[in-house]
Amino acid sequence: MEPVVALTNVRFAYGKHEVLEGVSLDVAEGELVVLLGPNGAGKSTLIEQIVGTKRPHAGTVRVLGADPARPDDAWLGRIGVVAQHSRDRGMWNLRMFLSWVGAHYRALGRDVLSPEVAADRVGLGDQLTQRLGQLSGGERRRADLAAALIGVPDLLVLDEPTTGLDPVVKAQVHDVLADEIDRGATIVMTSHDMGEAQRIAQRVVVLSSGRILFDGTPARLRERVGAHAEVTWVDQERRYVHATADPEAFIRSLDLSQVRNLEVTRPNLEDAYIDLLSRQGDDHE
Ligand SMILES: Nc1ncnc2c1ncn2[C@@H]1O[C@H](COP(=O)(O)OP(=O)(O)OP(=O)(O)O)[C@@H](O)[C@H]1O
Repeated sequence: MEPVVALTNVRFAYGKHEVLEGVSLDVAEGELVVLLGPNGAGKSTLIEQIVGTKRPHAGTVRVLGADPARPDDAWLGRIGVVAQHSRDRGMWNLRMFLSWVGAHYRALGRDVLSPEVAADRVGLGDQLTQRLGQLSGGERRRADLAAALIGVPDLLVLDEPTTGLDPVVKAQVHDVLADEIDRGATIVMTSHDMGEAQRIAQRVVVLSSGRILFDGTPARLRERVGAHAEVTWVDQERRYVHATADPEAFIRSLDLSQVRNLEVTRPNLEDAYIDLLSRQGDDHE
């Protein structure tokens, strides 16, 4: 089956500034891919290639079987987008905004969610009469996500959809994204939140200086780190720390009748990500 997103050797520059230096990436139907990378790595530029608002200077981009820079109506109806920055329509209330977006999708031949249902899904069901300009930053972000969901798209392309959300709301948005995957959608999103990537990504792609440094599961990225697990414990009021590649074996060697507050801390995705970027240049995947 053709991938939903297929980038082959994509290059893009702003003037002389090369931002994408030969990026190849396939995303299969039903995948949730989180694009990670430092500020300025080229993530948003890559997202713009996928949605067709920027065209590659070299290489090819195919999305949902077509060139996103030459979309037809059916194609436009199949994609839902959250851009990095919200378009300002401050005087509109949320219901007007979602009705307007819904009307666009309907005109493209889609069955659409009502503004009530879309707002409800992102926890803004009580805010339909609120002006966009009066929503908080996190609420405005969720309004954009509601708009992306309204046409029940096959592909969601989300640039930092959870930036600025509090942890509880963020977890609710993760549930929404999981529901979207369950109904068969494909999701490509960017994030700076390693906990989020760890929780929801089937696959993480780390972009740095316009190249892909890593492409694989979060578990695989964690395994890359040579760093050991840390075992800490208290024995006769003294606290001990021991770094080991095999914490289970080490714990078996302790006299557990004497040990209190035993904890094992394994390297997390953030450790692995920082390690990957710090070794950039001498250890590409
Ligand atoms: N319109 C533009 N004109 C010139 N340079 C640009 C433009 N947009 C982005 N850039 C530059 O391209 C590079 C990549 O930007 P991009 O927004 O794709 O990065 P990003 O990975 O999304 O970063 P962030 O995590 O900060 O959002 C940056 O160096 C940025 O300054």
